[in-house]
Amino acid sequence: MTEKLLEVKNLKQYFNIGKPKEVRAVDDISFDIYKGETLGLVGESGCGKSTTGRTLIRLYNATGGEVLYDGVNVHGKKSGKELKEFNQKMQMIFQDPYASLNPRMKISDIIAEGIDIHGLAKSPKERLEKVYKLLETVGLNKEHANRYPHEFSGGQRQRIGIARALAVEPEFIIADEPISALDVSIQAQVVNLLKKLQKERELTYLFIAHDLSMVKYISDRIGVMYFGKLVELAPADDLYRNPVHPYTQSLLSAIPLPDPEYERSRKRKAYRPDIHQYEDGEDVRMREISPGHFVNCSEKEFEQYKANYNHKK
Ligand SMILES: Nc1ncnc2c1ncn2[C@@H]1O[C@H](COP(=O)(O)OP(=O)(O)OP(=O)(O)O)[C@@H](O)[C@H]1O
Repeated sequence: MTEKLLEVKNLKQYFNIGKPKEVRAVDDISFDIYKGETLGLVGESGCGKSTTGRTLIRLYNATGGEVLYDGVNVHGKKSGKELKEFNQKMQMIFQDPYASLNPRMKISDIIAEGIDIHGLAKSPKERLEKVYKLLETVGLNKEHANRYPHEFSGGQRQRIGIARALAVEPEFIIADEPISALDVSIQAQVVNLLKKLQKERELTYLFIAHDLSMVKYISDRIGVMYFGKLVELAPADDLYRNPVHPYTQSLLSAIPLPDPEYERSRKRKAYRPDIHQYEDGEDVRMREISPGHFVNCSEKEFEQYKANYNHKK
């Protein structure tokens, strides 16, 4: 995994600019996504994860910065044809599959929407065959094609959402909290399905989650967001073994452990942003503590983090 699919450079997404309610939902973040990998993006509700995803996929025009997809500026001027191509390459799966599936449409028409828009079937027969195949791919069957969303369970609806995204044969999928609304027992099934599809179709994922429990099983690397900023970015294993930023440590301490003995002794670590005490103009930025492991900090903090990091290793 060395080839970059996306390069996100100093991305900013502000809302209500200049008004009292201005929100800096995404505030100058940079990262890359490599072809075929899953980048997890975690952080508490409101930290800007969804806005990041939506800006990458052009649902919002960026306030600042740049997103390059295969070297092409996503937010740059494009012809209708180019825009359509982009829309086909990037797809999104949503948290609440019920809200994102039109209740009055049959499953076959929901799944085939993208096929129709992009003219991917030459006849109604081919269209239906594609729908059947997609239903099978996500673990459903062709009898489901004529039903409506309310006839399905949450897990099944999420499978339908996945089939709809796959219908246009995308390269990159943003999964925005795809399992948060599902029962824990179903969450693993959906994660496993996404992993299987990734392997078979060489997909690249941005997987958004609000905690660090499930994201571990799917992510190659994980980025942690806090208030519009990326505070840590690391290979998944390294992030779990050696979390550096105090906010990441706090998120990790919130994961319940299956072992009752450990669970009794688990201590939740609260994050206090005022511990940073940066001076005006202090150079606070992402610094690389070990290969591929970045933490947002000042030079002084970096020295402390490094001492601790090496000590733990
Ligand atoms: N269209 C919008 N207009 C104004 N403010 C917005 C808009 N969309 C998001 N925000 C604000 O931007 C911030 C980041 O929201 P965002 O939904 O990206 O966070 P999130 O981390 O994905 O949270 P959640 O997990 O709850 O979806 C929040 O303060 C939110 O209220």
